Amino acid sequence: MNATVEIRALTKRFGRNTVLDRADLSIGPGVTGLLGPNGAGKTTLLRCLATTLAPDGGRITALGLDPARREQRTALRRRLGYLPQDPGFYPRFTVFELLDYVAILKELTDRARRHREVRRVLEETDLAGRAHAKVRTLSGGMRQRLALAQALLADPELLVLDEPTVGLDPEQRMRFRALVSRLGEDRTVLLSTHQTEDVAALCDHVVVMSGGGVVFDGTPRGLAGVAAGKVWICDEPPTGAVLRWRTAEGRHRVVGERPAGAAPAEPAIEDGYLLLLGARAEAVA
Ligand SMILES: Nc1ncnc2c1ncn2[C@@H]1O[C@H](COP(=O)(O)OP(=O)(O)OP(=O)(O)O)[C@@H](O)[C@H]1O
Repeated sequence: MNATVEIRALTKRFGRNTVLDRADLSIGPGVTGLLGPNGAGKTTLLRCLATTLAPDGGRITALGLDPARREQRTALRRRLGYLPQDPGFYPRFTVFELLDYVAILKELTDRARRHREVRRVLEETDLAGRAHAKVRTLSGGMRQRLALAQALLADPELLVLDEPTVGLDPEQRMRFRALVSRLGEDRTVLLSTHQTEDVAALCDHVVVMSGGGVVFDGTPRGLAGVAAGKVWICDEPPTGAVLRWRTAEGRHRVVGERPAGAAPAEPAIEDGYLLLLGARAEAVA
């Protein structure tokens, strides 16, 4: 793989809590999905890559640059777009003013060119009709689109997106997937998500983190394959199954040992993920 991001033995501690524990990761062009339970260290890793947090140990190389060195860190910031988990926008700005402000920070100094770029990202994120609305009046999903819009300013080569699909309605989620797929054709996108459907729809590479380290690194098909031969469908709820939930058809999907009378099912990414993490869950879909 032609890696645009190389992360080696990345370590970060908050007090006595080791949040990243010698994490290793290589990412090439295309869309990489980062999955992992709450507290796995995904946001911390993305913040280190986006240069908003300095690691305690290890090394990052992104677009051939070393963010531990000040001049290279600045060069990297010029070429990356970051959608943080909590963007904390100024609520009294309008959508246009906020994007214009971020564009100024991104060194788009020519006013006409900058405004064209703001209008471009407004169109891309379906926010053109809200350009003059105050940020505080936006719904959660619109704010999330605004967060994506500011990350797209200046057409970055590397996009770091922390849970970008949170709060999006189904239609916007589809539009988001189409946009990110297109962006991934000629650049590197790393996004964290809790939605295995996002990974299935978008990613050619998937990484699972747990306990501050990488526990899976491969393709979505490979992650589904972790559950090969361990996914079953049955009509009655089995007793004592480790992982089971009800399908939209009202049947029962089981991951683990075969319950009596169950038929084998094709494994999905979610099955592999749950099995990998050894999660004990009983969810009703
Ligand atoms: N600034 C901070 N100070 C102290 N602890 C922190 C800080 N940021 C993160 N942590 C801790 O680091 C751990 C990993 O957090 P992180 O946000 O990276 O996980 P995550 O995988 O993104 O989780 P989630 O899926 O819930 O967003 C958590 O235990 C969190 O409480």
